[in-house]
Amino acid sequence: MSIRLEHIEKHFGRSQALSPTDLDIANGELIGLLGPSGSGKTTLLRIIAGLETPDANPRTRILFGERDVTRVHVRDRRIGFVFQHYALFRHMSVFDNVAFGLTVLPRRERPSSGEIRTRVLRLLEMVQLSHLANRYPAQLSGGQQQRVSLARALALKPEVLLLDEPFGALDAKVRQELRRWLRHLHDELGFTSVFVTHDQEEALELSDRVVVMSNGRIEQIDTPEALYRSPANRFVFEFLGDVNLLEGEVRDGVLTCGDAQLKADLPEGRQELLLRPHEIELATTPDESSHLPATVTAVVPVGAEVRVELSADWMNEPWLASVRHEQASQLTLARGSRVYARALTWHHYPAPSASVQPSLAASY
Ligand SMILES: Nc1ncnc2c1ncn2[C@@H]1O[C@H](COP(=O)(O)OP(=O)(O)OP(=O)(O)O)[C@@H](O)[C@H]1O
Repeated sequence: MSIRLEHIEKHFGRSQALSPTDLDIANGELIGLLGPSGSGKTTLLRIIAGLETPDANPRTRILFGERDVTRVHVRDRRIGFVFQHYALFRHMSVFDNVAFGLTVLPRRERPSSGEIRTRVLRLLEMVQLSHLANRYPAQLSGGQQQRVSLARALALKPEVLLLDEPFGALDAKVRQELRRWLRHLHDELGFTSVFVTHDQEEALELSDRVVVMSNGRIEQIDTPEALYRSPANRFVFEFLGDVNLLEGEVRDGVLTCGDAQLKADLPEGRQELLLRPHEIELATTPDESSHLPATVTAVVPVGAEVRVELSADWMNEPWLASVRHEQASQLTLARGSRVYARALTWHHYPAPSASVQPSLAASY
């Protein structure tokens, strides 16, 4: 089921939660709505669901496939929901929770009890909870409860599955596992999914395309790879990962800040550069394009890499470099080590002004 949103705007009283927004979601896509708190993600999701009404405007339309559902009640939109807080019925077993939506269907749509049983058992098998069918929600872990929520949402064979921070209340390992679940079920059952998250990693890992939002606006819609490679503006760049800032005066193609210098072919005057932690190399000497002396303040091994925190008078905030383990041990990095950061690459976005559109921002 494809979804098309045209001119969706929403005010709560006088405050605007969503600027007029258009969005096209293809049949079978898994879309992540990503943005900081208050950026309008949940409002957009609730409008797709029919739980919230967009501002009245003749141009506003919500289409599910060819069907105009702008004024269709939530109950008739054929949507499955999963929310952050499991909202399972506490007095019902896992089996009955999953079966619930089917058992309350009007008689002529309701499958026979045999069919309901088969469908529920199949769903429990898919989320690998068959052995817990007779348990009650309070007897399950958070991750298991959320799997029951998923199975329950899928019982009615929705064409659209909407998830609001579905894994938000769970710990990192369980979140990781549930992401795989969701991706797997989504691909196997072929529905269209939209989920809300403020977790960049989750959005990038799970989505076919990510919709990045801020202040009630869509900043960029792209595949995770394209988003990370070519952020449309500085907001997206900063929101998608750790960033180190270097602010200084550019003269004759060199940016200077205290005793830091970096070759930068930019207009003369005050400029700010951004570098990701993996775009910095550490060395015992400067190189011809950068002179960025710093002191190591922390060395933290994280998985396949080592995160090194750096400080220097020329930095406003400490920098973070991620280096390979071999490099860290070659340089015998420890707190207090003196090193030179080398910029492998950097990014620059012109300061926003009325004359500069975000899409024109340059990234080198
Ligand atoms: N029912 C409401 N009444 C008044 N204002 C609301 C209501 N719901 C949302 N808002 C406001 O609309 C804006 C967008 O909220 P929304 O919940 O969509 O953001 P969000 O990106 O989902 O944030 P979070 O990640 O914190 O849930 C916020 O400024 C919020 O305070």
